[in-house]
This record gives sequence, C-alpha cells and structure tokens, in this order.
Amino acid sequence: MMVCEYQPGLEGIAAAQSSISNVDGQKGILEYRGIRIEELAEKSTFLETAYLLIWGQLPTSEELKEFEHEVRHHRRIKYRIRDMMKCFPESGHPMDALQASAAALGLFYSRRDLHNPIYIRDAVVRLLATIPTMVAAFQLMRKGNDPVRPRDDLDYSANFLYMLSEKEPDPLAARIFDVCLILHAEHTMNASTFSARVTASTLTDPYAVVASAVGTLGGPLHGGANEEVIQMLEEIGSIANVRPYLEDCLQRKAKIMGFGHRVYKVKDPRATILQDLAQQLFAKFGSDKYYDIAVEMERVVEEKLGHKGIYPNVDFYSGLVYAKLGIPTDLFTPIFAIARVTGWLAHWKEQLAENRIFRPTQVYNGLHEIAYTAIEER
Ligand SMILES: CC(=O)SCCNC(=O)CCNC(=O)[C@H](O)C(C)(C)COP(=O)(O)OP(=O)(O)OC[C@H]1O[C@@H](n2cnc3c(N)ncnc32)[C@H](O)[C@@H]1OP(=O)(O)O
Ligand SMILES: O=C([O-])CC(=O)C(=O)O
Repeated sequence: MMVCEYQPGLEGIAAAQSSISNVDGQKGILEYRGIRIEELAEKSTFLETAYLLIWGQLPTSEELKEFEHEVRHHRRIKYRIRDMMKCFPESGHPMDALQASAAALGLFYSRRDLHNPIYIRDAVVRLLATIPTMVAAFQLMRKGNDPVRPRDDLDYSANFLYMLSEKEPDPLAARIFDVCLILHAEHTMNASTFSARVTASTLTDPYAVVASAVGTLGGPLHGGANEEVIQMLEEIGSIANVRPYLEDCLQRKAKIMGFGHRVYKVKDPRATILQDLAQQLFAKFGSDKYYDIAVEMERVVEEKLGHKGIYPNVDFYSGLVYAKLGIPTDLFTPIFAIARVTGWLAHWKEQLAENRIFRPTQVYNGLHEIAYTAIEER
C-alpha cells in the first residue's frame, strides 16, 4: 500500500478516476464528457445535458424524447411526502427540508437492486423529476399555501418556475433558468460530489447518496455561498462602499463570498456565462443596482487578490440571475441542488461500476496508554 502524507482538505489528492467532467483551473476550462460548457450553455437543454452526464453520451432525438417523457411523468410527489413536509417548521431552511425529503424517498423505494439497470434508471428519473417539485412544494407550504401541481405541458425549467408562482414563465426567463441548471449540473470532485461518492461506496441507496450530498452542498464554503453573496451585496449597498467593505474583510482575514476556488486560479467560466445571462435579463426586465456593485467588487477584488488567483466563482453572479427571476434568496442553494443531482447521480453510477469502499487513513496525533480517571477524581 502506498502511504501518502496528510493533506488538509485532500488538496491535490485524486479520490477517483472519472470521465464525467474536467476542469483546467489555469485556463478556465470546464468540459462535460469532453464538451465545453460554453457550447452546452448555448446549444443544449438541462435534460439533454443530464442525459449526457449520466449516460455518457448525447442522446439521439428518440432517446431524448423518451427520457424527457419519463421525467415529465414522474414529477408528482407522494401525498405522504407532502404531508411530512407540511410538518416541517416554516422558518427552517429549504436545504434542510430538501435533504429530509430526498432521504424520505428511500422509505418508499427501499428495494436496493444496484445491479439492475431498470432500478438505476428509475432512481435517476425519480430524483431528477421530484426534487424540483419538493423544492417548490416546501416554498409554498411554508407560506401557508397548497403546493402547485406540476404541469405536464411545460418543460423541466418552465414547470419549476410555474410551480413556484403558479404563473407560466416568460420564455426568455425559462430558457435562462435552464442554462443556469446546465452550468450547475456537474463539477468534478467538489465537496458534495465527494460526499455522494463516499456514501455510494457503501452500496446504500441513491436517495441516501443524494441526501448526504445535499447536506454537504448547503455550507457557505460550497453551494451555500450563492445566498451569502446577495446578502453581502445588500449589506454593501452602494458602489462607494465596495472598497471600504473589501478592505475591512481583508484586514479581518474574512473570506469574500463568491470568490476563490480550489481549482480555478482565473475567473470561473460559469461566472462569465452567468454574468452574460444577468445582462440578458436586465435588457428585458430592467437593471439591478446590485449588479453594478458586483461588477465593482470584481474589479477591486482582482486589484487586491488577483495575484493569489482569487476571482469570481459560479456562486458570485448566479444569485443576481435568480433574484431577477423573482426567486427568493434562500432557494438559491436548493436550485443548485436541483441541477447538481445530475452530477451526483453520474458519479453514483460511475462509483458503482468500479466500487471500492472509501476508507482513508488518518494521522493519529492523540495520546496513548492513558489510565482511566475515576469520575470523582477529575
Ligand atoms: C460551488 C462552489 O463551491 S464555489 C466556492 C464557493 N465558496 C465561496 O465562494 C466561499 C469563499 N471562498 C472560499 O472560502 C475559498 O476560496 C474556497 C473554499 C472556495 C476554496 O478554498 P481553498 O482552496 O481551501 O483555499 P484557501 O481557503 O486555503 O485559500 C487560499 C488563500 O486564498 C485566500 N482566499 C481564498 N478565498 C478567498 C476569499 N473568498 N476571500 C478572501 N481570501 C480568499 C485565503 O485567505 C488564503 O490566503 P493565504 O494563503 O494568504 O492564507
Ligand atoms: O469544484 C468545486 O470545488 C466547487 C464548485 O465549483 C462546484 O461544485 O461547482
């Protein structure tokens, strides 16, 4: 056995062999199954990209039609899941609601038949189809309203936006939302995907795999940063306040949300695309003062931290797009999860194909041979 030195955060350690996606962090390149993210964002749809990531190649038109049909017809959630969600505290975070609801699916589909392609396909379809419905249902129920039934005549993204507002979305808004899902679908061995693979490696069910990954995605150093970015822009409040705010952060050694990345040392290519999507929305629906603050932040952060390779990541501009689409701030990370379930499922399948349980080692730095002290002597 090769013994490696301890590496905090496992930086630079390969945890798997994977053919799902690839990042070149120096050049700012992201590819899904070899296809550049820019090309997918321009030409693909979220479900087509999901098919590509999970099944390994672009679908034929027949395969895509069938996949879309299956997902469309599995969107409804069981009334018992809805009733369970009704009991969640309305002040609870939607990511916690989503984690609990994804795990609860495992109660209904407990048969674990990991060698059966039909079981795998069913789980993929069910998770892709029901996660948006669960996110929208919790959003309405926490406001005291009944969930909106999914509409079979609407495509994946339009239906999600419809379930949030009971209004058919503007076609540009729906397309931009779909592109956001493409951009967030997969990203190599990030923390939540690693979590998914570790969970998968125990041969548990896919609902537990997704629930563990949702829990990992929610933290502010990972997907949860998109929510914090909007709060930060609100706190900054004006372009004039950007420099003093950032100087104060740097002096306190506080992390600036939406900046920095373990792999990218240049601007995240997804941030560039999201910035462009935000501008498209502003051109149609009016501008947003927080966008100008964000652009000034990017400029000042580059001036101060560019030498360390700290640039906007995917979480920096996504919130501005979602806010313009009328989406509440605490749904930003659940929306990230709606997209990323694709990557988690692709990694689940890949892990199962060549599984070995994850069981790393540790460097023990505690004591040895300590005598037990009786409680009254402590
Ligand atoms: C979908 C995603 O998960 S994208 C990432 C979303 N997360 C965020 O936006 C939170 C803010 N960013 C960060 O906390 C980090 O950049 C992470 C977590 C993304 C990456 O972390 P790591 O690779 O472990 O980098 P680490 O935290 O060691 O930082 C390296 C150096 O850059 C600095 N740095 C990194 N990110 C930032 C930041 N956002 N603001 C200020 N300084 C930063 C660190 O202070 C450190 O400086 P030092 O070497 O002088 O001590
Ligand atoms: O790769 C990472 O560490 C984080 C990230 O950008 C993502 O998960 O999309």
